Amino acid sequence: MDDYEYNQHIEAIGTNRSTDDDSRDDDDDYEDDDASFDDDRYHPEDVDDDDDEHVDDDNDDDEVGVVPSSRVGEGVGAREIRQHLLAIFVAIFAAVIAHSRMHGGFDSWTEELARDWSTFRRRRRADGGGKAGMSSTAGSTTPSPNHRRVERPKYAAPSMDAIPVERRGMILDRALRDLSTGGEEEEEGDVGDVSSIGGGGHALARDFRRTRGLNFCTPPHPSSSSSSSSSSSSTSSSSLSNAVAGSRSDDAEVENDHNRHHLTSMEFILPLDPSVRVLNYHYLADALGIDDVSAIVMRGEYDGMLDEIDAIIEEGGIAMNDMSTLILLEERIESILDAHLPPKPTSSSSSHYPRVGRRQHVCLLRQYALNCPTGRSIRGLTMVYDRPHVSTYYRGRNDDVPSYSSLSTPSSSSMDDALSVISRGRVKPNYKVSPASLSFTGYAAKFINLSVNPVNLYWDGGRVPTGPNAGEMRTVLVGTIRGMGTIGTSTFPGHTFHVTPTYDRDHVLQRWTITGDEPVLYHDPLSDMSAVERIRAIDGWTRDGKWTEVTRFERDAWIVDRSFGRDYLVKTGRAWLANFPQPYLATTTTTTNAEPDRGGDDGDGVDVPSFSSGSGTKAPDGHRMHMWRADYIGQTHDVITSSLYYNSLPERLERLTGDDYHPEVEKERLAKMRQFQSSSLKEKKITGDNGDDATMRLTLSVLSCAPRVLEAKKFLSPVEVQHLIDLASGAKGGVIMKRSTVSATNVDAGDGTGSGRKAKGSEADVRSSTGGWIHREQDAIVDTIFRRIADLLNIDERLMRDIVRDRPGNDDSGEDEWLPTHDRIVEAMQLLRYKPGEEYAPHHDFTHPSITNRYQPKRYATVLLYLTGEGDVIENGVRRSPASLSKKTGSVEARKESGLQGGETTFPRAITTNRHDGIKVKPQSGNAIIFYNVLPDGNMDDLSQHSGGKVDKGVKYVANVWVWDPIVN
Ligand SMILES: O=C(O)CCC(=O)C(=O)O
Ligand SMILES: [Fe+2]
Repeated sequence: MDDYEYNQHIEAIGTNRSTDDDSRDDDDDYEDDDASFDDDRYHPEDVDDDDDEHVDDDNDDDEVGVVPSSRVGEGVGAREIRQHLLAIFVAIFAAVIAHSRMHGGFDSWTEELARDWSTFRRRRRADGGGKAGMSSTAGSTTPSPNHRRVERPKYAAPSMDAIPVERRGMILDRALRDLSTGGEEEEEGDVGDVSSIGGGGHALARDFRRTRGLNFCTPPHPSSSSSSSSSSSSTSSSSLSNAVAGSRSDDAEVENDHNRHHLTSMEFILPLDPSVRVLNYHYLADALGIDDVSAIVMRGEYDGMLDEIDAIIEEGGIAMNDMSTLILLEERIESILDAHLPPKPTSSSSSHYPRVGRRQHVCLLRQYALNCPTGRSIRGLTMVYDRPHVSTYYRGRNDDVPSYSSLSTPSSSSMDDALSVISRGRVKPNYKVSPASLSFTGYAAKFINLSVNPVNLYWDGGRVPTGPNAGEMRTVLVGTIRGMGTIGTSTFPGHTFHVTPTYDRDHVLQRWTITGDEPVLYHDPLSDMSAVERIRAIDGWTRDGKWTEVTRFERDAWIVDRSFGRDYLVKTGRAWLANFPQPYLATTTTTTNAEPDRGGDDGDGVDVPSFSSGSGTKAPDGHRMHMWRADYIGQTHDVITSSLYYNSLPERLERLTGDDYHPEVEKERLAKMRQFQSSSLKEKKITGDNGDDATMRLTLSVLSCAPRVLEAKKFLSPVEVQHLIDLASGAKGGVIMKRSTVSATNVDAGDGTGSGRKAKGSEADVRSSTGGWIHREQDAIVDTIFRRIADLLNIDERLMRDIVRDRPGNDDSGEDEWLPTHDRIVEAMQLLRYKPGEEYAPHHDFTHPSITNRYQPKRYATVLLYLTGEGDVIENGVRRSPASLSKKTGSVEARKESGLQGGETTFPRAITTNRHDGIKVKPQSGNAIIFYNVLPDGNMDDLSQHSGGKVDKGVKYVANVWVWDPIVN
């Protein structure tokens, strides 16, 4: 009996029983939660928790009621079935072992899940779902995809040796080129041409493709390859790319780009099935320009395509071991693609696909065709971030001498530290130093629900730290995770979490004790089941209408993601917290300003931004936003901005509307506002004739390399600071401050927004400040601050506002109309007020997008503006610095004492050679810091964890600005 027949049997068993246990509607509480991403964040780690409470895991229940495996098959024919099962399991087990020896890239768990899909596919075909020739009778002579595992032609697995040497070089060359260009060769003016933002929407965002940067044009089984992903060599470039590196002159630039971002190639191995299915959908989504991959899944493009490839294999006419037939195979794959895809791209979003994207798609399918009969895996290459060693964090420009000039104005404690470490001569670039051990042990955990049913995730809690219930244990709802969804939270080793059905608080489905090794946790009701139980469970889901093409795809996608995550972990030592596939930061920044960096020039002279306001020449970095380099502490970057300081207030400040952003109106407004602005804090307003063109320079200094934290002093003028405080305190109305609530931001709503349900805003003591939101359109001053922030991040400010579009049906008018959209990549500014005793304990700002979203939107950067600083006091709503107060009474020092104390922003996991408690940034009025929540390879940066320290005295005002990549939609 082959496994097809076996499945028929299983199906027969499966359909005989009911799985109603699960059929009641448990989605009730899904709808009524607020689905906007915003300030509701839950961070359970913050509640003091020194208990070791460990709840036994034995309590796990399967979500889907199934017959325990020991009882399966009792009754008529049971023995026969059991024998078959046994034989098949032995065979499969042997195959899995053999395979995992061969490939070793993923474990049997993944294999099993991959088999689930094969089973499903075969069953669906048996139900008449497949398009290719089908026979419902096992052993039929009719060629059928169902039989390919038994009736396939014998191929010799193509090895590199079989490929002529010249041809080999070509393949490798092409592989490297594809990889280097992020899977596509750019057309001139095509990428980063933000001038198209006006009428065309966010062209950049639309071009963002998850398959970018993946390379499947590798020899399917390069026998000579020694670069398995498990090799932990720090000469991280794989032999594949090294083999041809430098062979082309234009590669050198790309190579340089990769070096700049510390990107290195990584080979990964994925289970053939479901990865080809999942990736095929992604390529289709790219080709068709569809945002959410699940829309493609529903179109059912995939099955037909792979069936056609199956049919080619079935024909047996292709001898895979010679080059000409390989080319023939590719041609057939091309024609299949032609048949399924529109002949010409229908939108600008698909403009890249016909080029390298399509090439990669063909290579992927070729690997599928070649490996279907003989193997179970496919190979790919991508780039990953290779974090430089801590010994490189203390240095000057490309030489061994520490750059004192770059540290000439240290003031925050971290800068002092860096300076003192260097000046004591303890640390030299080539000196073997190791990172200081950290007293903080928290990190980001990600929970993935591989069930079709939503579950509630609870933290088992700690003791209530203060208040009337102090000392009591409590359980805290982190949030609801939709079926096949995900949620993230910060946590500590030893903490325990559990999930329950949404309708039954007391029914614990699974419980985890957190360890540092496994930050990504899966709730998979199928994982401990036998094959029979699984099929029954899935039958139950199907009957309930919950096991759809989309849920199936999502589950597969998580399985592929997990497999990739293992290779990533081995290669980089970091947990994979993003969703595979995930484009990485590629290509150099397009800049128009050739001003050199000052002081800590990073050596390449290209990291100099131009100001973008108005002219729109600045391009984000490839398809991802720009990230400043942070090679060493004290490194500086110059930022030129035309968004000058407001040194006095206009009499009237009005809310801006869409019309105010119309280019002409905007120009007029900006010119009018010049009379209140200056490039210096000393002068009240700009002087001279060329006020319109005036710019000013801000300096960003690196405070921390890992995570990347940079500081800009005097980012805001005192007038602007006071304006924001007025807004925050309600003195000017418009902003309603309320007690900050927290919940998991990191929730995947399943609608591709990355903004799903969360625990209902609980007034947790983890975040005790008061907050309010202030939109860019609040007034001209706030608008200016947003523009300055865009310059600070080196991104186009127009990405931060509503875009202009033709009003539908208004095409003939030739008039652009402003339409509100959700496309902007920035959230409203969040103002926070902390009073004594208030704090915000360590957390991450990043979010977890839906697995199906082609854009993977996330908060890539945080800009934190300090409104009050150390020693500042608020008198009748007015900020006063110790210096200004000391003019009236007492010394500055004495004055400091009575003002704001504490409230440092801390990055407790910053890698340094000397600090056990991370890097601390003292609030200083007008200063800003930026930090990146993601790494250049698109993964979340777990080290970006940070806290707002407890305020000991006085009032701390800060403002958060979160910027998304690539879009907020
Ligand atoms: O208050 C601070 O220093 C940090 C605030 C913060 O991290 C946040 O609101 O997300
Ligand atoms: Fe934060």
